Amino acid sequence: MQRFEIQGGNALQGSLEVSSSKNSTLALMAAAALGTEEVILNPVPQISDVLTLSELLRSLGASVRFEENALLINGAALDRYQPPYEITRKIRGSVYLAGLLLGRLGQAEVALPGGDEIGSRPIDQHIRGFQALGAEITVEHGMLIGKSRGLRGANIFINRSSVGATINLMLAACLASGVTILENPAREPEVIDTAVLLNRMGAKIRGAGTTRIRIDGVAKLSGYEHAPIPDRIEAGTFLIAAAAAGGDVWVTNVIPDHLRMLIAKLREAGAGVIETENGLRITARRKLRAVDVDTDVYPGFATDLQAPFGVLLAQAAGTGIIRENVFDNRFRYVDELRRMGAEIKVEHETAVFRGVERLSGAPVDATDIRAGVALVIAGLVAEGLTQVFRIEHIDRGYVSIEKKLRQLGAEIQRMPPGAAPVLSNNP
Ligand SMILES: CC(=O)N[C@H]1[C@@H](OP(=O)(O)OP(=O)(O)OC[C@H]2O[C@@H](n3ccc(=O)[nH]c3=O)[C@H](O)[C@@H]2O)O[C@H](CO)[C@@H](O)[C@@H]1O
Ligand SMILES: C=C(OP(=O)(O)O)C(=O)O
Repeated sequence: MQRFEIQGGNALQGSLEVSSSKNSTLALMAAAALGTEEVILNPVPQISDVLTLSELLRSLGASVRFEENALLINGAALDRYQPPYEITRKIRGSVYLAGLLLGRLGQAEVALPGGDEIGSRPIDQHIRGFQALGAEITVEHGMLIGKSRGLRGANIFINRSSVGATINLMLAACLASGVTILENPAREPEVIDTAVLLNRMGAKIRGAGTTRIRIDGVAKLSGYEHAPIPDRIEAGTFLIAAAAAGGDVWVTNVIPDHLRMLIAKLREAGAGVIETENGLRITARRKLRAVDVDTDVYPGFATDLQAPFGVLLAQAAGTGIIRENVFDNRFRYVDELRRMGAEIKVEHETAVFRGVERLSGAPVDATDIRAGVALVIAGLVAEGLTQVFRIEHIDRGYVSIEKKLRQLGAEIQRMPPGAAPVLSNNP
């Protein structure tokens, strides 16, 4: 198992470029394979989730290849509907194979998806939607099994705002006959990005990003070249890291509109955030104040930034509260932060952070992508050496995070399995 070693205490200075969005790219890859001509996604982040979904699309017969930072996908030869179980269950983005396969082949046998362990993650809204479109769906032996003799448009009310269900149903409905209306769809930027690509491929989707999406089915989808949106969660992670560690950082390739709630909270906590031509500049020169945060669907405070923000509160002046309203078990990083001296009480969906003077470095375990990156930030601000284990979780979503942080002056190294520490807690 690889690990990160981090010597805390350096303020962050300089600039760094955010990669394309992990969550958009995964949805766009499934959208691309729905067509019968080559689609180029450029640039894509070379993260393990993208490699895993590439392998899954190939297993279905699609052609998927990298050319530097571009990913070229052609779904013309896609003719299989049973992606390998063990690979499918590794990531969340594999859930889009169900929409892709039902839309293209009218048949899908797909393992229930995996992804971060952040609470129960049912897919009942996906299933209800596929059924409304005329598919017969059963769940057996850990698999979603779906069949249809041709999907047909339907009115679908999505009971719980879900990014995954909205995108999956858009994928399935593009090639269905007739009109599909999605009521109460998710409005996240990744939903809009997916609709933009699908429309460029010939789909007819209107209203993505609003409370009602209309999809007029078309007979086929063709090729296009598309640049996925920047990763708002990666951008937010670096902004929080700079705010927590102190310093002056310019984060480029960001759409500030995607981060309104975070920017407001960083300013409320005392950081300076300025919009520049191609990004955001953050300055934090003194200890930040504690603030309260409620996670919510977009444009609310993103649940994926909750754990990183928790680290900021763990060392802020005063007491801050986080209410996690999206997932039911997303405070698993708290135990690890306590090892580093944080004072946090968790009750149900609420965590109360009493800011301490300074965290102290310790060996800690990443339990998921964002918990992992939160511990990296904790290592940057803590006194002494922090070792973050199980960093394969972080690699699911961040491109060479250690290199980007080193560019800002952080002392962080990726260590091979079993390597002796090179940094130390003894001065
Ligand atoms: C690969 C990907 O894009 N992952 C993102 C996606 O996950 P994902 O698409 O899995 O998240 P959803 O938006 O679907 O989940 C939101 C909430 O709805 C619930 N729910 C969802 C579907 C369903 O059928 N039934 C149901 O009850 C979930 O348990 C959760 O409590 O959006 C989440 C919320 O912004 C992000 O944290 C993830 O990073
Ligand atoms: C929850 C996340 O990812 P996934 O849905 O892929 O598990 C995340 O990116 O924070």
